[in-house]
Amino acid sequence: MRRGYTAADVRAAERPLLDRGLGETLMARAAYALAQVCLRELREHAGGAYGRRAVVLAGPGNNGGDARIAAGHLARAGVGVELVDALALDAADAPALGRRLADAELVVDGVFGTGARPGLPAALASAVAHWREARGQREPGRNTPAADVPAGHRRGPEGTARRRGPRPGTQRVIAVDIPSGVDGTDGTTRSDAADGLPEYIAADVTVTFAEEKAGLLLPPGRVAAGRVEVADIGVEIDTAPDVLSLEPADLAGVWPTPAQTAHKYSRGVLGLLAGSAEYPGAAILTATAALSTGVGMLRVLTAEPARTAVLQACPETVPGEGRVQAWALGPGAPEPERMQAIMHQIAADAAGSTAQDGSARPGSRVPPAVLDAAALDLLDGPLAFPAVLTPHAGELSRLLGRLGEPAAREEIEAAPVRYARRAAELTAAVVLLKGAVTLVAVPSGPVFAQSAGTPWLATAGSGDVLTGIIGAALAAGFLEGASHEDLPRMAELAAAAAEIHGLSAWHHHPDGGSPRRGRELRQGPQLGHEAGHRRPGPVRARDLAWAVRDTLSGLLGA
Ligand SMILES: NC(=O)C1=CN([C@@H]2O[C@H](COP(=O)(O)OP(=O)(O)OC[C@H]3O[C@@H](n4cnc5c(N)ncnc54)[C@H](OP(=O)(O)O)[C@@H]3O)[C@@H](O)[C@H]2O)[C@@H](O)CC1
Ligand SMILES: Nc1ncnc2c1ncn2[C@@H]1O[C@H](COP(=O)(O)OP(=O)(O)O)[C@@H](O)[C@H]1O
Ligand SMILES: [K+]
Repeated sequence: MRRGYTAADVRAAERPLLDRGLGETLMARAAYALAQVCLRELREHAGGAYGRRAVVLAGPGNNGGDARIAAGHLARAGVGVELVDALALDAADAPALGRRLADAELVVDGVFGTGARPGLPAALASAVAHWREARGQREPGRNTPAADVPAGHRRGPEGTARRRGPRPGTQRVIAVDIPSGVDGTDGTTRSDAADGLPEYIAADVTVTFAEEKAGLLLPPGRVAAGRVEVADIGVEIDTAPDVLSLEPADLAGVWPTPAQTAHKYSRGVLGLLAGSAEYPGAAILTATAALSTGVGMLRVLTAEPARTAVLQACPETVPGEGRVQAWALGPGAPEPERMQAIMHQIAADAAGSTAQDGSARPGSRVPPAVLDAAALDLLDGPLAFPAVLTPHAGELSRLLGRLGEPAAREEIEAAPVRYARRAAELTAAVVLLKGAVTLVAVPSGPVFAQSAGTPWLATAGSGDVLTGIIGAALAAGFLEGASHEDLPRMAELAAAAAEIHGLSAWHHHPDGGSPRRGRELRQGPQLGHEAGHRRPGPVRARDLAWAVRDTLSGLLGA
């Protein structure tokens, strides 16, 4: 499990040490750990440290302090270091700095840390844009004009100012504590950039101190950070984390598995209302995914002709009504009246208002529901029963509008965690906001952020598969029903489902190759630049629904 803490919590944990005069000691530890990672990365990716070139971008605060001290360690190891005062940069110097950045084997980003406002100053952003462009254009071994290397800018041994740039793919960008431009607490960056300039410095590796900052787990900070390494500098944080990320190795401990003596009813029955005459495929995908997830029984309430289509594709399904332990409603535009009726019934059962004699009964535990797609369009206030909502940003935009707090899709994409949290408060439900990083928020408590997926998952029908996995998990996880007190556990299951969904895209290859299993699967893919080299290829939602079974078998050691 990865745990991310707010910048305020990290600062509060550092405070007593700073009050004891240990600020310099902490910075020295941070800088030493940073330098060790830089040297290791140079050895692994540039064939060594001596004689390699580094540009160290240092800002005005303690983040810059860490970088400056680390620059000294690198120089002593024989790295040719150019230390750049990142805020003293003149706009006219941006193109030349951009080329020098492109020519370095190592770039250390110590501009801003957790004390910063998101975004980059214009001159620096311009240099980063030139750097990106030069990096993209570089051919192997292309000479860099000597004029690009200003005299007197380099420290370190004589002769380290070699004029060849690094081989493509060998440059390493190391962020100090957090990629500059990214907010440490919510992972956002400046969203008003009309100039099209980069808003942050994307890293291959982020060396973060004490604990992970929440912004490293949240989009877009999570993508900007690359691989995160935590350096222990002797600061203990005893507050609760703000953001959690389940890792593949955590899933076996979280996922409900059948008891030795289980029978199909005691394993959990899922009631599915999905699909319509226009969209029968959505019902097939959701049903297939729920069955691949190992549901005890799947009851399909869908009307003809989609019902027959589901039965033909999934002969295990049982048509018609009956007792269920969880509901999955909404994919493929099923009849709104039917969805409303089911939701009203669950709400009435939850309120305990259905006693035969009309007397009030205390609230009851009821089957929890996952509400997707068309079911989301029926919501306009707090839910009276425990539910997981699974909007993408467009659906969340519509939902927030109906809840009286309109937000455009772009606003949600720029600050997804804020809107996911707000929607959870307004609906009294778990809100799973789909995207490259999927967020799972509860009305109060930590947010889960999961990113096992690949951009290939963004294909029609992929969300229907996720609904099926979540539905099956709720059925197995809440055999005795659920109440609003169970929302945190429902969120954990939804986050686990998102991780399983993402992992399933990785191991299903178009050549029908064998699925990734065991240890490799449990380690999971890495999001960030490195992941870009090992994308799994196109995903079909139908294959994804099938692959879930292999993913779970691998994870649970079956
Ligand atoms: N505390 C500890 O014990 C330890 C902390 N450590 C390290 O300290 C880091 C936090 O350091 P920090 O608090 O000094 O803040 P930091 O992120 O360097 O930046 C603040 C400066 O940037 C400026 N500025 C901000 N945004 C800006 C913008 N958009 N555009 C332009 N300027 C902007 C801002 O100016 P101002 O807002 O005052 O105008 C201020 O001068 C932390 O991430 C870790 O690396 C380690 O050494 C271990 C021990
Ligand atoms: N860039 C991306 N990287 C990884 N996963 C993604 C990306 N974009 C979308 N996804 C995932 O793909 C799925 C798409 O779901 P959704 O938009 O509901 O599709 P549909 O409704 O067509 O089934 C979600 O699980 C989402 O998290
Ligand atoms: K930084």
